[in-house]
Amino acid sequence: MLRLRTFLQQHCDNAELIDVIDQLAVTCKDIAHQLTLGDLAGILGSAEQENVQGECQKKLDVIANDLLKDSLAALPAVRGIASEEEPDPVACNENGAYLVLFDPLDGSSNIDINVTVGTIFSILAAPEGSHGSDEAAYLQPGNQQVAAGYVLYGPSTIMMLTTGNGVYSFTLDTRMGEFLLMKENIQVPAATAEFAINMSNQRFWLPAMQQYVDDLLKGETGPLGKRYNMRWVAAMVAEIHRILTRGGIFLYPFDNRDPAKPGKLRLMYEANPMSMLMEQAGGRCSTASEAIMAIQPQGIHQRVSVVMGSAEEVSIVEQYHH
Ligand SMILES: O=P(O)(O)OC[C@H]1O[C@](O)(COP(=O)(O)O)[C@@H](O)[C@@H]1O
Ligand SMILES: [Mg+2]
Ligand SMILES: [Mg+2]
Repeated sequence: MLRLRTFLQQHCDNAELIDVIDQLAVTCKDIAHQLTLGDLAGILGSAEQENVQGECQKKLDVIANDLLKDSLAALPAVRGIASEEEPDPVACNENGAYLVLFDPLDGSSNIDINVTVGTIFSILAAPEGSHGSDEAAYLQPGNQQVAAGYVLYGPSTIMMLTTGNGVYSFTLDTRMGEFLLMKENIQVPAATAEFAINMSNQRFWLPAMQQYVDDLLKGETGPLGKRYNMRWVAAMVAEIHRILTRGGIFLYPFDNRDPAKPGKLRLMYEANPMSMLMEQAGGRCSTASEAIMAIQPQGIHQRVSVVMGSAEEVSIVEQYHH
């Protein structure tokens, strides 16, 4: 079985990009190890502080962020990083070719209950002459990503990766400490009857989204004409992994619970990298009215409405919004 680094050497002609992806994998092995130890390593619970988005940080949010920040900063190929847990971008190496954006620990509310979490990453080319602490350098639409992926920490640790040429999965063999290639050119089925949405927010959505979900719940007797199943893991990485494995639709639409936060998920280090994976696997991604990866970002922590997964189902949601 092919090791990640060997795979990268065969599929990617840029040595610096290989270094960045390899370093992400090495650090995520560390995070996976911390998660395996859990309570034994004293990593559970709250860090008793808030991040820039006003969300309470878990100890592991901070630990994972520091591991990724420190290891990437040490790499000559990285000009700067931006993270969910850092208020501003952090400059790394002046001559680095890449900017790395990440959600160090996705699904934070799952940490303390020993349920799946993940790390999401997006890699952009550093614009010529830009500085790693300059937010404007990062504000590139998702369709300019050089590579994107996630690492899922579940019963096994899995990296899903795209460098713009299909989607590949690697499983961490903990006996040898290597990610090994398991699946190539992953494809998402075009049709589905499985959805994932936090139903408790229904009354806060736009009327079109409420109507779609009402119709979907009517099953085979409703206008959509089929019986749907529902799943909600409360970690985007796990939902997207399920969809990349067997199809489905994931929705975290805009809502009016809190006018300051019309959407929950972040464009640059959650929605964009997941969109690149999904589109590379033949799925579709949308805000319900426009393509996520075409959005010109205004800020690194910008939030966005997310509808992604099996192509036909995403198109149905868009039709409700037209
Ligand atoms: O609290 P809810 O509505 O279940 O939200 C779950 C969503 O929030 C997130 O956990 C947000 O990510 P973070 O844990 O990185 O803040 C998503 O992974 C997930 O889809
Ligand atoms: Mg997240
Ligand atoms: Mg997070």
